Amino acid sequence: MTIWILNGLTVDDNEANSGLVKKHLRIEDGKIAEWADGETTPDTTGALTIDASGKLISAGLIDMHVHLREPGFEYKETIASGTRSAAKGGFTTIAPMPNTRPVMDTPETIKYVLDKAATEGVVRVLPYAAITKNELGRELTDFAALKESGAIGFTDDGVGVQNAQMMKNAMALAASLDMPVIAHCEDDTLVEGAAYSEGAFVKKHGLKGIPNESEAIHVGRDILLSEATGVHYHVCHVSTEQSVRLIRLGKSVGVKVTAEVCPHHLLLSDEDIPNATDANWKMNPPLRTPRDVEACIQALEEGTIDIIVTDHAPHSEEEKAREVLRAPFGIVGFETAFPLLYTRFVKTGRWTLSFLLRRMTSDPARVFRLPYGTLAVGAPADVTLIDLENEREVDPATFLTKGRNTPFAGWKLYGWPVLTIVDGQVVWMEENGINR
Ligand SMILES: NC(=O)N[C@@H](CC(=O)O)C(=O)O
Ligand SMILES: [Zn+2]
Ligand SMILES: [Zn+2]
Repeated sequence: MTIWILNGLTVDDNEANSGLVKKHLRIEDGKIAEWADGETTPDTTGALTIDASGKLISAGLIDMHVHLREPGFEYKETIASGTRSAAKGGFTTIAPMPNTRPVMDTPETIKYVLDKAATEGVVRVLPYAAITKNELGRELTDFAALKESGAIGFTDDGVGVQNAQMMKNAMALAASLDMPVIAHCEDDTLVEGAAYSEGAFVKKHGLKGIPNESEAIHVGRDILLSEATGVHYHVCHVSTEQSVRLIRLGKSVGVKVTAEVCPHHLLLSDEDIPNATDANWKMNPPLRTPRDVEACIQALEEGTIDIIVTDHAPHSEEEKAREVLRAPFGIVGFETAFPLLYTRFVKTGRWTLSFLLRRMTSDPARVFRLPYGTLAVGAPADVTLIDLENEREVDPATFLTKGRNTPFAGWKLYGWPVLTIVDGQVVWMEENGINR
């Protein structure tokens, strides 16, 4: 099948200021086939044509840290609902975390997720497998078999691996299989009984706080273990200045460390939390101080942090309505990520559009060695069209995710994805919804 995307805007990489250039794009048999000058009129006989006037043509966005909740927590999200939400957010490749029930710690569970994604999903799904059985930190999973079944890396996301020897063994084994270890960095002994970060907010409310060291201690430990084992070590959801310093140091001495950051840790600090009762402001890691936020932004800008991920973490309304200490950590992310970052960093002039796009497309592809995130001729046709002109309000009632847990309701944003193509198939469009 042939698709012509006509009159779209593309980022001209030759222009430092990411000037937009009008182009037509031909997709043929699932591949990027041809770019035509915007002033020409291509022959579209027999092709499906899509009018992209005024819309940005981007490579499909890649999200290397998400929670799809299936198997086991289908009341929070399913592979069907989660991948639809991803498509609506402009994502064409997503990597779900293994903290499901059962935990994705066997080849059978990995295959279950891959089969479900193939039959019910609408975007590419690249699952991680657990480092330890049931994510309990006691016994390593069968890395070789999990790799063989299609897992792309190992992580106990949701909890930190508390035992250093366990982590070192995991890294040595992963290195021998040329697989990355992806770490949720959290020392359990430092975080008990707290929902928010140690900062102005907990002081004001007289609450116990989660200190920055609880994250950075693991980051430092694991960078040393990565140096010792040679593994590719990837740090989950970086949120503190201290972690940033350690990652910068690790990179400077040649350790194979990469890192990710979430939109909420770039946009919100603990001082934005409106009250101590609304659990939509509770996530792990917690919102830190304004100083940490600025450190994370700068780290992303200089390349100390490599990529942006959402950590899309849907929970039910009942769970999030609980008293804050008993409510689960996490917020949804797919359907607000790009508009949030575009509006707050590109529209304001701090970042170029091409910088933001790289951190959500080609950089994740580079870090995880994926053949996606590019619009080069011959590449798989994963494409997202984005409306840069129209302002719209975040309305959780319109989300395709089952989760409504977001602190961004009511925010007025630009940069809404309007059409998503995966492997040459239109999987979502603004007017018609999901196409499968
Ligand atoms: N980020 C969160 O606040 N929650 C995640 C777990 C995690 O990413 O650590 C979840 O699974 O709900
Ligand atoms: Zn985590
Ligand atoms: Zn997570």
